[in-house]
Amino acid sequence: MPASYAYLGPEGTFTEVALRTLPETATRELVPYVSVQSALDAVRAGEAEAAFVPIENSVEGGITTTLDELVAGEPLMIYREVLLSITFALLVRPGTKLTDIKTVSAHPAAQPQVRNWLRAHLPDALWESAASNADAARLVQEGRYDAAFAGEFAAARYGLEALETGIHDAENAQTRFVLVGRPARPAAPTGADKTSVVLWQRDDHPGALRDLLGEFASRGINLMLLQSRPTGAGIGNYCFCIDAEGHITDRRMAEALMGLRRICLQVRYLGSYPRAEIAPGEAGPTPPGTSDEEFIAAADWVARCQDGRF
Ligand SMILES: O=C(O)C(=O)Cc1ccccc1
Repeated sequence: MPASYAYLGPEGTFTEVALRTLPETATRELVPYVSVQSALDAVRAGEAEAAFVPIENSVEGGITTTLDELVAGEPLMIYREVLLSITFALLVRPGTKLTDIKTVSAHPAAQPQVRNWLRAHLPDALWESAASNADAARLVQEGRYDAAFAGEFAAARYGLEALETGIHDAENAQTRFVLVGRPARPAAPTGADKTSVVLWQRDDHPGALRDLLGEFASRGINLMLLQSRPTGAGIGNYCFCIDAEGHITDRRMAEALMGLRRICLQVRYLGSYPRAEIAPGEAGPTPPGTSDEEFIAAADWVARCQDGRF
């Protein structure tokens, strides 16, 4: 049996479309799961080699179910990311007219991308969240809801027709997906990488978040995502999910992570992996004083001072 990749299903999700852009899927069995949680649990249980799930969209930010799964439970690691531009189709059973639609369904992350369209065209329709956009389409086929927002490509799979296509409140809306596996050595640096971590503060004090961010800033590291998630320990208790530009084998990133490890209650390393929106090696120069060579020369100088050889 080939190694399998679990993904947020059922068949016909944007997640599946994004996953199929990875060349290695040609030699993997792709297995749909009903939720992000169940796909990730399949990896934790060793049933699947990796899971592919949505993690962020450019309209509303982090997909909280995915972030919360990565923050808690048995540690997992991100190995790849894929960006997909998204527009929605309104899928209905054949013959349904706009005036027939009383209920609409989609994944919660779809709502902010179709809200204005709904207000303009179906202001009285009741929104029902589904486990995924394709699941909403499946539920329309079953007669549970009148319409689903999903990819146009899902229509044929569920015997539906697209009453409207190209629905998107925000131009160029993109969703980011990640391939997640059990912890292992991260892929080698490509010269355009990203590192993901979760940080828990040691204590609450003025400037606590600034102190955490300062570990990146002082080493010239750009941040690409900062999302706070409640720890569950009461109002005001948050951990921080951070994506930072660079690879853990870059000296500045390794030093920043060491700094964070010293000042945080806990740091969860979620991986270093190639950036999807930029070609390998194209990340551009690092700010002055933050290259590997400069870190190595500085460490060497301190060693010489310690030795009395400066
Ligand atoms: O992959 C899907 O179809 C999903 O349901 C997740 C999702 C939700 C909103 C935008 C892109 C992907």
